[in-house]
Amino acid sequence: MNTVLKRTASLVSRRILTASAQTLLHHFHSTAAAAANTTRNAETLFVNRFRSFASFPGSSARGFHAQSGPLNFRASPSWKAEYAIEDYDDEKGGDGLEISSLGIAPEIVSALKNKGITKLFPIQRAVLEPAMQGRDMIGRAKTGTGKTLAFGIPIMDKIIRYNAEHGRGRNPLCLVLAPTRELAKQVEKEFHESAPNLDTICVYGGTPISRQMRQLDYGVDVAVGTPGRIIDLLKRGALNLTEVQFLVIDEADQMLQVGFAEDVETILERLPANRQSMMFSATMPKWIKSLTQKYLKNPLTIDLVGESDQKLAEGISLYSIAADMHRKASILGPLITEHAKGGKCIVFTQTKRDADRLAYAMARNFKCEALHGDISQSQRERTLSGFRDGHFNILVATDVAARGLDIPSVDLIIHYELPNTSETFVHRTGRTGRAGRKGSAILIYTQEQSRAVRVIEREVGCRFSELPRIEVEGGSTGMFNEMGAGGRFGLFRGTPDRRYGDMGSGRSGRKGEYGFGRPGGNKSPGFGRAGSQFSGEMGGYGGPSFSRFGSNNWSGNLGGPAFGRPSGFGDSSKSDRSSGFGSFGPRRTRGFGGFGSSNPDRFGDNHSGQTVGGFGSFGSGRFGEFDENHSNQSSGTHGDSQSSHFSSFGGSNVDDDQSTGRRPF
Ligand SMILES: Nc1ncnc2c1ncn2[C@@H]1O[C@H](COP(=O)(O)OP(=O)(O)OP(=O)(O)O)[C@@H](O)[C@H]1O
Repeated sequence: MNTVLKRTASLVSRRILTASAQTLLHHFHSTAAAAANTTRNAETLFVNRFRSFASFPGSSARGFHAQSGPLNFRASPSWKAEYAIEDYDDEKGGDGLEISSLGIAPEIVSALKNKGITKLFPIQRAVLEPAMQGRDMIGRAKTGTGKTLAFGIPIMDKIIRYNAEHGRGRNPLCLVLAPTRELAKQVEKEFHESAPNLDTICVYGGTPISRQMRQLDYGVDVAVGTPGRIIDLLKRGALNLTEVQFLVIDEADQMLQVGFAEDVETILERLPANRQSMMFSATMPKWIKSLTQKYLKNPLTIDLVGESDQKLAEGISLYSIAADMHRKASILGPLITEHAKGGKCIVFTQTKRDADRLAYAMARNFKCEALHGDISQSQRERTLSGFRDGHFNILVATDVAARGLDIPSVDLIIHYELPNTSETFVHRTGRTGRAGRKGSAILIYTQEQSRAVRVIEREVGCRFSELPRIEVEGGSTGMFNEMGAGGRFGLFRGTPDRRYGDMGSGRSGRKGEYGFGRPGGNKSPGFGRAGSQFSGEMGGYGGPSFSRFGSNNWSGNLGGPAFGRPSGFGDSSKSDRSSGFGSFGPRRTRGFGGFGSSNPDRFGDNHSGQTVGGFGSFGSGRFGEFDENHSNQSSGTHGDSQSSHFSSFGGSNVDDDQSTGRRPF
């Protein structure tokens, strides 16, 4: 009853405040100069508050100077690492930065304390001051190092203060875009747990939209979501982004890949020009640099990874093991037993079908479940929470689980199939060794894939320790004898399946649907993979047929977006971005004045400059599944959405609430 009363009262007050905000908007339009002054004063306060960081214990040895922020990280607008790695190292394991002494809203401090978080991690420390100053930024730090709170703390703090001064509003002040439902939920949870008094919502597909519409109507401070559902809600008029002051694009390099970027832009066109925009990821391929200029204004780059160093979180031991294609399944059991040591393990496959089959087969000997994009959302959530809670210890997943997911005590990652890019390798591997913990990752490869393994080493700056081959007698011993020997599942042998015939195996002895041949070949006609199916298995890892796609994948940064840009972006962006949200911008952020008009121009340049790699022709096929709301892209030109587009781009796809198209993982 109390809750109902509270909510009703809050709703009334929100609506009154929305009306007041509109009055304010008008007021600020007519008193722009005064508002600008107010803003300057307000922001000076923020800056001053954070200037006090300079006197934190441990920082006094390094004097503050004009070129560096109070946190002693060097800053420059260039793409090069701006925050020296040695600074990062200095802080690691050191005294850290006591959150309680930073002047952050007490409710955040105590909520974080309840989560056992009392000191800032290096990326949080690096981001805090410029974020509080309202800077746009690109933040890069290794997996599991706390990027979520790096952007979360300053945003939550600012919103709490804003609400305290102006009351709560109906429309979100912060929008966080994430590529998968699971990650969106996790980010929203982190916001909610860290600032319980803020109203947060997670919007994503596979769940009833009406509930989300009701919650939005009630009023929210922070909206986190996947692009498809956000666009859907925008179209229905249920989501109003005109008051957004903080935009975060999490896993930015994935979100800005070909096809996905179009949805991101569709959303960005609905945001006010005066906002603070931040992009985060553990991987920032070079192509993203030019893209960011379209979305960010004079961004600061905070890069705690660096170009030449090892790009994986420390504490992760890396192993590789050679295995014949048809023996891979049978060595999984010994590997898990030996290396997971009873802890949690994620086995990554390339396709949803493979995840299902492998999980099915492994379930005979292990507690194990599959996770991929064709599983119903409710089951996905049950599976993930079961894994989190330790009800089962082995998750066989597609790359839907590669990014962002923060699951405690994952001790072992197995790349059952090679990832398509070194970035995906970094993210998959980063599901272990989080927040300073230790972990292991094992890459299973075939002889034909040796070259791809070396490429990963080079691009990621790592070195695998080679494990001795595991000989499974006749391919039929060990944990997965049925799989290996083709007994029950007829793996990789027997009469070629009509769908997997190119693998010469894949046909289940008893159940056709459990044939385990690698999809591809005649399932993905037109992708030129058949030639190497027998030798390269993965249709692109070292096999000759990979030349069309593979070289791009493994050249890492060539994987630039083709950017089939929706027409009219520039114009609509221009009008949206100059559409006068000064009432919020000047008050709470600053320096966005030039964004609206200059952005579309820059966009043009970027657009043409980004069409590298000749990927344009794949855009529609690959991203069909992403566009629930864009039927023109849902053509599904690829015969096998589970594999072909990954081979071409290697990136993880963005998951979303697609009801018609196919999701990649
Ligand atoms: N200052 C802190 N002290 C202790 N734990 C923290 C701190 N900040 C974050 N964490 C914890 O560290 C874990 C990893 O954080 P987070 O998920 O934000 O990492 P990430 O850098 O976003 O990783 P990824 O690149 O994989 O998305 C989480 O469990 C989070 O609660």
